[in-house]
Amino acid sequence: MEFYFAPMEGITSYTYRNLHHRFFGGVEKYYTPFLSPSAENGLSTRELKDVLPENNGEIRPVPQLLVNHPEGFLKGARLLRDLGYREINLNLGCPSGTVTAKKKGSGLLMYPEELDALLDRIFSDPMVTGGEILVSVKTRIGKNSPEEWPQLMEIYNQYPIYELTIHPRIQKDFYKNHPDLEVFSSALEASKNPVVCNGDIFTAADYRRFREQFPAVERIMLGRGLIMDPELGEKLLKIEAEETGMDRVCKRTEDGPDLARLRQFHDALFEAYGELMSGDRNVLFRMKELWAHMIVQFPHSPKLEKRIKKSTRLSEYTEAVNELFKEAGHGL
Ligand SMILES: Cc1cc2nc3c(=O)[nH]c(=O)nc-3n(C[C@H](O)[C@H](O)[C@H](O)COP(=O)(O)O)c2cc1C
Repeated sequence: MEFYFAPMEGITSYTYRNLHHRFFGGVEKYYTPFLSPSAENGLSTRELKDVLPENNGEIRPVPQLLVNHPEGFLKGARLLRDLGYREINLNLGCPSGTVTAKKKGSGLLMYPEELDALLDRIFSDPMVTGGEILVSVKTRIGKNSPEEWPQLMEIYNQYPIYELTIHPRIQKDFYKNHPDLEVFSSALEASKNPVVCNGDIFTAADYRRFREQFPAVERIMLGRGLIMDPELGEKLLKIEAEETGMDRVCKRTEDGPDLARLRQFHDALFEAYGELMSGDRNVLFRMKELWAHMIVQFPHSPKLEKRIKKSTRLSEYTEAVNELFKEAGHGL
């Protein structure tokens, strides 16, 4: 099994990816949050920063593009190819209203003919037919109804998609309800391209359940689960190693959260954001976004949670985090 780190706008920029890779193992590939290249100008300065090789250390992430026209995709892809990237991911899953209104992300799923035309143009470009870049796709199973899926599957099957990541929800779900495993099961059977599964694998127990149901799946993309528990990839690899007898490099193999390491990771992120961003507000905004997920690893403490959420100064924030770690048993 291979585990991929999902693209997460506002969280998994290069600073987060590099530090996750430094402190934790278990992740085969990292995806960048979506980049929206324009046909005229390519990537913005901020977007370029996220993919510049010098900012990505030893990781070569997979850049993800969010477009509704082939020119933007190809312009971005050329630029990324010249920076040394080989795989490029197309976002057909983003559920945000402002994105879907522009027929981007999962908004394009409602227009099968336009989607087909976009893929046709991308997959007939010499850069793709000549194998200079590999195009993967990340998709939801429909815009308004899972009944849209069979037609979408037919379209995807016409193209040599390097990997098809399926998040089996429709746009209207956002992150509510449950992944539709019936549709996922049919997709797994029907897809001519390799499938990556994505959605709601947050713990080792979720993984075991999923694997029992879908033993043929070889690749899983993890999003919120890895933000909640950055060790999740290692834990799942450990299950694999136990069950298959194959050992892969794990930076840590004992059970239970490694609070000391989580603290070091947190502090390194906090420091890096402090150096990169201007103003406490921006740093705190980033850190609070993380805590919205990471908090589940800590003993339930609504008071401390609130103090983190409400902090407006770095010192207030740090004090609350210190207490949270202390309550969890770190530093005692
Ligand atoms: C805060 C946040 C930001 C996200 N940003 C992106 C993104 O930039 N591109 C994308 O394809 N999906 C994005 N997603 C969706 C995730 O990649 C993933 O598909 C989703 O969280 C479901 O997987 P999970 O249940 O493992 O978290 C985002 C999700 C969240 C919660």
